[in-house]
Amino acid sequence: MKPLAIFGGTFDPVHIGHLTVAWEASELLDAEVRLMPSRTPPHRATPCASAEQRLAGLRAALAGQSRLTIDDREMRREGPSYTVDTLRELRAEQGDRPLVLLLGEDAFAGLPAWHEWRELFRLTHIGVLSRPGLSVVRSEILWREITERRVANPVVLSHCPAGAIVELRVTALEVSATRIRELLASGRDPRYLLPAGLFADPALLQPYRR
Ligand SMILES: Nc1ncnc2c1ncn2[C@@H]1O[C@H](COP(=O)(O)OP(=O)(O)OP(=O)(O)O)[C@@H](O)[C@H]1O
Ligand SMILES: O=C(O)c1ccc[n+]([C@@H]2O[C@H](COP(=O)([O-])O)[C@@H](O)[C@H]2O)c1
Repeated sequence: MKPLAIFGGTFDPVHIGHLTVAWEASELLDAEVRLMPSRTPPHRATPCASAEQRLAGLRAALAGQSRLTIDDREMRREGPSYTVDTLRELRAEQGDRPLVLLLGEDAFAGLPAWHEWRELFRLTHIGVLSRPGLSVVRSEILWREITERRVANPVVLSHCPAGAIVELRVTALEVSATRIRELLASGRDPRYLLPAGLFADPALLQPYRR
């Protein structure tokens, strides 16, 4: 069965780094990929744009293609958007279908601080997306999980529902939403760091302009 891969994020705003790595992950894993905006992302300050504005940005960014879709379930849930809750829902819906949680290297390094983090391995595989420009330190506790669970070939993930970690070598793009917010706030125009759809409606970038 084709795996279902989930790429969660704050998407404040969505940028070409997100879209490129999500697209390449769908190719490398031969998976359906859903982008999942987080209403209340745990472990970070309140986003600059509202949840609805960030979701509207994602919709505009993904218009005109059908490989990447949006799963908006976290938008409809109150309280912190814990990934373990989302994966429990998905597991109940999807039965034994392989699930893959896609995380950039930086997000993966923070995993041991996540809510019920060990439970995640029972519910899903993890695909770690290479990301340049950030100094990422993996704790010993995380290395232990990696050593036990690492598989080299992404195709192996389609043979069982959960529990493996695979590193996905995707095109390195040193783009972050932080940098884009800085550029917009200082009156610059990061035209080619953002998907064209975000320029179609001036309201989509308004939250970031000063
Ligand atoms: N350029 C990139 N390459 C690989 N992964 C990325 C890239 N940008 C974001 N990600 C991953 O996308 C997911 C969602 O990230 P998020 O929405 O926080 O974007 P961000 O650019 O890291 O934002 P911010 O700068 O506000 O922290 C995370 O797993 C993150 O590691
Ligand atoms: O469940 C958690 O405890 C948890 C802690 C930190 C981050 N996450 C999720 O990780 C994804 C990336 O987070 P962020 O902050 O880099 O956008 C996003 O889907 C968050 O909801 C989840």
